[in-house]
Amino acid sequence: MATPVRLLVSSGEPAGIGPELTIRLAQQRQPFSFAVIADPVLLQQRAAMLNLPLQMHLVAVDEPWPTSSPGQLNVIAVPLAKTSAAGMLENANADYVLRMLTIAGHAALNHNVDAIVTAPVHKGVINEAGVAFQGHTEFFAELAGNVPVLMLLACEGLRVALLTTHMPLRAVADAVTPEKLEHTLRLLHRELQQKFAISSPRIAVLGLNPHAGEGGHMGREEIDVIQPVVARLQAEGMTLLGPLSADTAFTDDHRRRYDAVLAMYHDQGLPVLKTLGFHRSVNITLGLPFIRTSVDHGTALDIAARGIADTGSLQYACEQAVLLANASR
Ligand SMILES: NC(=O)C1=CN([C@@H]2O[C@H](COP(=O)(O)OP(=O)(O)OC[C@H]3O[C@@H](n4cnc5c(N)ncnc54)[C@H](O)[C@@H]3O)[C@@H](O)[C@H]2O)C=CC1
Ligand SMILES: NCC(=O)COP(=O)(O)O
Repeated sequence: MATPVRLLVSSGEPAGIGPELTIRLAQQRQPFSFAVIADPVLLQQRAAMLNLPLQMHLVAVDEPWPTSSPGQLNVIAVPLAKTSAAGMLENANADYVLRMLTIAGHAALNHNVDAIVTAPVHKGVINEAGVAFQGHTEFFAELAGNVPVLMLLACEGLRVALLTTHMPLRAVADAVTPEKLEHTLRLLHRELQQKFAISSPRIAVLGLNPHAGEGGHMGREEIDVIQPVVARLQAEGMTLLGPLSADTAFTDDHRRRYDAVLAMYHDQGLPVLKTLGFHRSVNITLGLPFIRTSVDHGTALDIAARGIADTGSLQYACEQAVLLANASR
């Protein structure tokens, strides 16, 4: 029998729903081996609040982990700086979150695990604590040696990649450059072939402006940047559609025509994906030298430790990490 895939799960912002989602992941027998990075005291407190059984085994990243039964959890212990109350952000714990991500990233780079899965972090509190932080995507890209990466979110029937990620809307138009677009399309094309076994990927490229610029009357990025890059790569043999008007690019009919869509910015693509598949979607960082998946939601401070957080996306992120890991074996 093949060895089960080994996943390392970071529990994310301690005041959010990440810790309880990892505890709930451990309530069922899973078809993969996993350990969670967290403060064990925090996990014990949240398990008690939710009335869930929890027996922890403290383990190390570079050693074998015991097989867990439901209610048992392998834990890589990292201490909080300050006790965390559910729903209450604490600047002092920003370093705890970053240490968990650093441990996860190094474990993946050192091949101690097959993949890493991240529960949500709060970008704002890390910045409030004085550390410039855009997101996991950018953090792991830097940790891996400043490699170019691409954020892709996927649910049944839709894959959305983002040309730009965590930046103010005001800066987006300037970031849509021919170099960035060409590089991103090549990366997406390659990763769809290699990670998703799609031999000739069909990629839809969205316009930036309403109606894809309306022939230049509502913005010129489509004419000056997007169309020339699309034409150049089409001439090389890539199957690219677009630039498409974003307002109709996600209709059922359109979605049947492509394997992935490249949105120009975060809120052009993600609201559609979350409407179609919230709690059943995964976030995958393409371009990294290791597999990293994540949930489709944030820290949900408003419902932390109330026992109502949906575990679907964390479960799906783990399952997708297993698929990607098996495909790369
Ligand atoms: N992968 C990550 O680390 C991500 C982190 N974030 C961060 O999360 C923080 C909060 O972001 P928001 O925009 O408020 O989004 P959010 O996803 O945390 O919350 C939006 C709404 O969805 C609900 N919700 C979220 N996850 C849920 C779940 N599993 N079950 C049931 N309801 C759920 C929340 O209760 C809230 O009403 C921000 O700092 C953001 O940067 C956001 C997205 C991804
Ligand atoms: N909305 C997706 C998101 O913010 C996830 O970002 P990251 O932390 O995975 O880079």
